[in-house]
Amino acid sequence: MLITRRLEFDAGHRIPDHQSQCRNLHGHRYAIEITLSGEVIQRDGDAANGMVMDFSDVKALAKEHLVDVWDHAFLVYAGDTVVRQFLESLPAHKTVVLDRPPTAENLAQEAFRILDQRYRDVYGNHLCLERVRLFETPNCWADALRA
Ligand SMILES: Nc1nc2c(c(=O)[nH]1)N=C([C@H](O)[C@H](O)COP(=O)(O)OP(=O)(O)OP(=O)(O)O)CN2
Ligand SMILES: [Zn+2]
Repeated sequence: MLITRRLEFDAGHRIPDHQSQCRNLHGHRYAIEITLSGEVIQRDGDAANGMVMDFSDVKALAKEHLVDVWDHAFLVYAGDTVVRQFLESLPAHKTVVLDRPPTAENLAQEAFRILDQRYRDVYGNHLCLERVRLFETPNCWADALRA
């Protein structure tokens, strides 16, 4: 069985090597869809009975470890020295430094890496992160899949 939870957040970025608009500092209303696989828990009296994982628990983990970290942050490539130094000059600015340019592809991969460690099979139902879909705009997204 597959279940998916969607969350949204706002963040700024730029793609420094891009030859068009995306090299400018700008922001997106990102959306992330987290897809988990697992067996449906069959345990009468358990709060998770009939579920792969409670959607609210999926959300809570994603918020704690990813969404609240990236929300209203500027996502900057470590190699984008001029912007990184500018951001560092702003007192208490919320900045997330990434080891790759913040494209939808790289953000999806990074989100997968972060979240994969967080969805643990506590019910013995083989819970597993299968896919992170990261929407940069409603029309553009990238999928990071379990290899
Ligand atoms: N493969 C990728 N291509 C592009 C990425 C990316 O992450 N991966 N990112 C960008 C830009 O960041 C940009 O913000 C998206 O721009 P655009 O293609 O213009 O998307 P819009 O939805 O704003 O386009 P419309 O003109 O509204 O259709 C570029 N490419
Ligand atoms: Zn963009």
